[in-house]
Order: sequence, then structure tokens, then C-alpha cells
Amino acid sequence: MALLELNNISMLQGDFELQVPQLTLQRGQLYVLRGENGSGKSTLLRLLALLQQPQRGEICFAGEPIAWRAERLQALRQKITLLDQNPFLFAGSVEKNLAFGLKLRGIHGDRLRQKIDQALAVVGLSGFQKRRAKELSGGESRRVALARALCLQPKLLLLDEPTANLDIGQVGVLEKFLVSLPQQGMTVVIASHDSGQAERIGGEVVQMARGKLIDAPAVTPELKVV
Ligand SMILES: Nc1ncnc2c1ncn2[C@@H]1O[C@H](COP(=O)(O)OP(=O)(O)OP(=O)(O)O)[C@@H](O)[C@H]1O
Repeated sequence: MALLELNNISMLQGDFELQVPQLTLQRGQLYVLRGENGSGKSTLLRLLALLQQPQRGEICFAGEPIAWRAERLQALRQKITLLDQNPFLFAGSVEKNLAFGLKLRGIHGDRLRQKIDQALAVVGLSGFQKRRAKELSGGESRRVALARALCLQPKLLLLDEPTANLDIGQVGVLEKFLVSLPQQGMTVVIASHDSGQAERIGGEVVQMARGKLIDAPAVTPELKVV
């Protein structure tokens, strides 16, 4: 079954209109969201994160239409993580930044520490647990924000330019890791300017142009066993 399905969406943001005639995100699939500056990639990611309600159209999560009621949305949003283009780290330690979302999900003690250690290792920042978030370099901050998103192990992970401003070596390591996530059942969408990225990681391409989704993987009807 599809994880997220969008139909006939129109969403106004000031003078800008985002239009998504049809988009289906399958479970355990990797997508690369492409498009020029201002084409609406970040806006689409916010919509997929259920942070903004469209004026028109329907979104279904695991086959169920979204009702846009606060208590229902809160539960759904815990299954989705968006890593912003300019992620915000709050004051305090790196460890505290990663622990926040995990504690909200009922993870404490040794399991909490283990998840933090694993996520930091993935982004090449083992040993950064006690460092002050505000004293990190730009690239380190982005990697901490990525670790914070990864350790939540969401059903849907949305990444806005996750490898921007990283060293070439780091980009390679991270791309290799991101490719492994769908094999664990996670659906991953990466917005990227890097024209080589889609080819390197081999994801399905979702293409935006001037606010409209113009190309996405075709949906094959599910086979019914009779
Ligand atoms: N809060 C807002 N209010 C009004 N317009 C906005 C807002 N945020 C973004 N926009 C406009 O919406 C359009 C799409 O922006 P968006 O950030 O989604 O594009 P993008 O494809 O992610 O661009 P980039 O590649 O530069 O990150 C742009 O014209 C932008 O100016």
C-alpha cells in the first residue's frame, strides 16, 4: 500500500501556487525531488510533512484521508520528519538536541544513549555528544540536524538539500547511508540541486517546475488476488 497519496492539490502561499495533480509515495522507496530555484521543492516538502493544509485536494496517509484535526495530525506528524534547508539547533548540547524528539516518543535511558551514539556515528560526529550546539561550524550543525532527523527513524523522512555545504568525502558517506534507509522500510524524499545526486543514489525522480509537479513515477494499480 502507498504511504502517502496526493490528489488534485492546490496550495496558496502568498502569490505562489503549488499544484500537485497526483503523487504517490510508496513505502520503502527513495525519491529525489528536482527543480530550479523557487520551483516549489521546499513548499512541497512542507506539504508532505503535513505542516500546511492545501486549499484544494486530498492527501491520504496509509490509505486514510487526512482530516486536518489537531489531535490526529500530532500522531501522524510523529511518523514524519522534515530536515529543513536551514535547520535550527537549540541552545545546549548536541546530545540534548538529539534527545528531545526521542524522549517525546517515549525513548529513555540506555536506548536513548544508544540511538544518539549511532546517529552521530553515521554523520561522522562520534564524540560530539557534549559539544555546545551553538559552537559548531556550519557543516557540523547540518550534520547534527541530520543525525537528529535520522535517529527518530520516521516512516517518512524528508530532506531539503541534506548534502549542501558538506565536504565531498562526507557527501559520499551520507549518500551511501541514505540509500540504505529504504531497505529498512523507510520512505525517503531528498530535495536536491545536485544534478549528479539522483544518478548517484538512483532514486525515483519527482520533478517540479514553476510550482507544478510535472513528472513523478507512474502508479501501478495494486494487484487484487481473487
Ligand atoms: N512563506 C512564504 N510566503 C510567501 N511565498 C513564499 C513563502 N515561502 C516561499 N515562498 C515562495 O514560494 C516559491 C517556492 O519556494 P520554495 O522555497 O518552495 O522553492 P524551492 O524550489 O525550494 O527553491 P530553492 O531551490 O531556492 O530552495 C518561491 O517563489 C518563494 O518566494
